[in-house]
Amino acid sequence: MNQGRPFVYADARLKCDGVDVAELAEQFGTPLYVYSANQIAERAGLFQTAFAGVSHTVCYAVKANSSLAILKMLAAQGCGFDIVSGGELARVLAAGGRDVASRVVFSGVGKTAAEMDEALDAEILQFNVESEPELELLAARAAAKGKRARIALRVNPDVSAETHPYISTGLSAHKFGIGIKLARAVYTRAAAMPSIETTGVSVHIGSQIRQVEPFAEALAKTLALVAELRSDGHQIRYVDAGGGLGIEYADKDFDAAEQVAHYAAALKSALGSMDVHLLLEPGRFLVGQAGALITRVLYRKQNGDKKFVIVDAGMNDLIRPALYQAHHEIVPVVTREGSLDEEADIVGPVCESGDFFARARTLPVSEDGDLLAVLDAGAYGLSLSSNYNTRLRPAEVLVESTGARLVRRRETYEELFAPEMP
Ligand SMILES: Cc1ncc(COP(=O)(O)O)c(C=O)c1O
Ligand SMILES: N[C@@H](CCCC[NH3+])C(=O)O
Repeated sequence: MNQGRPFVYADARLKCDGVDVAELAEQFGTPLYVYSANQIAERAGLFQTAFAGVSHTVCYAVKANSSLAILKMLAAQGCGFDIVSGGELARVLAAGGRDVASRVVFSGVGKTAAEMDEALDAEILQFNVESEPELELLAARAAAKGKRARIALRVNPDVSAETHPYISTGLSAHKFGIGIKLARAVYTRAAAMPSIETTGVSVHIGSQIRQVEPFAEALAKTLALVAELRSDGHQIRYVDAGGGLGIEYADKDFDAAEQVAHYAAALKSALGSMDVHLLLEPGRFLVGQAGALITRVLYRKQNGDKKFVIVDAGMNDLIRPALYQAHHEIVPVVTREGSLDEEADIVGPVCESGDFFARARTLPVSEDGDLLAVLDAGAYGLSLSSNYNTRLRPAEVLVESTGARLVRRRETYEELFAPEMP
């Protein structure tokens, strides 16, 4: 049970980079997210090394895990950021300082005027514009500030990639981007806008994609457009290849270094000798396997033939199983010698039948009070969490070379009520 995960057993106890997970749960309570700083830095380093031969910037997709502590680490490692909201912009500036804005790209189909203003004020590297009305609004906001907005159009390449339908984005059936065939005409329009500078082209075909061919196909189509745009006189420098590189959630071997190398080789081969600055937007790949959600067994029960293990974390803390039927490995934090296996549903306390972490999963029989670790929960875990059922979201601990540190304390009830005016 490793596959490149930082969570390994020593003396029957789960450790994260040598730190005892059960002790963290005692100290900080559960549910608790625990992350390995080392693995995040290592994964970002793998990306940077794999693309070392080409001019590039790794712009971490903040939505995967927006912890300030993680953003700060990645900023210090030279990463830029892919943001999708004013809130994410505020986070990266808070974590990395104002200078980091020169490495920030802003994606998303629904940017508001206020968010555009914030990003224009911060002087981010580039807006990835997803529609003509958005382009018009951005041109107006930039003009009002006497600025020029650097833009890439996010093109929709109509490339199919095998992943869950909710997280596939590169087909014309999806809301994302501008159809690649229409893009050239939109660039011509954009270039005629005095407050717009056409500096790039971007593409992103979806998330949790394990094959590299669709990425290469999308990039090749994008580069063909870049050639046309250059011949039309646009000074295209940035090609944003998006994110989406998948990880292994099942209990199989996974060699992250090999996966990135394979991905980089495919993109480089599509790139050929073309002179561009490549932007890469990995999210999950950097943080997914670095994190686990630690939860405590509250009760066990049986309805008919079915056994349930009820834990103190719920779908509000980690929604991936409920939303995408996503598989997460679940393991005991402390193993018991000679314990038998049983088949059970691992479920949370939330009042929804969809509140499960695993169904009909074979696991060692647990007892009330035992700790379980839901693995590979570092991406789209806390960042996709909610306070549904007025539940306090988990605390977060970052395990660094100097030891474990609380990087987000548990919320309080008062904080949840604070914005309300009864
Ligand atoms: C524009 C964009 N870039 C990057 C990402 C990051 O994706 P992933 O976490 O799959 O790498 C996403 C999410 O799919 C995205 O929408
Ligand atoms: N939230 C999804 C990924 C979405 C990617 C967003 N662009 C997941 O947990 O797998």
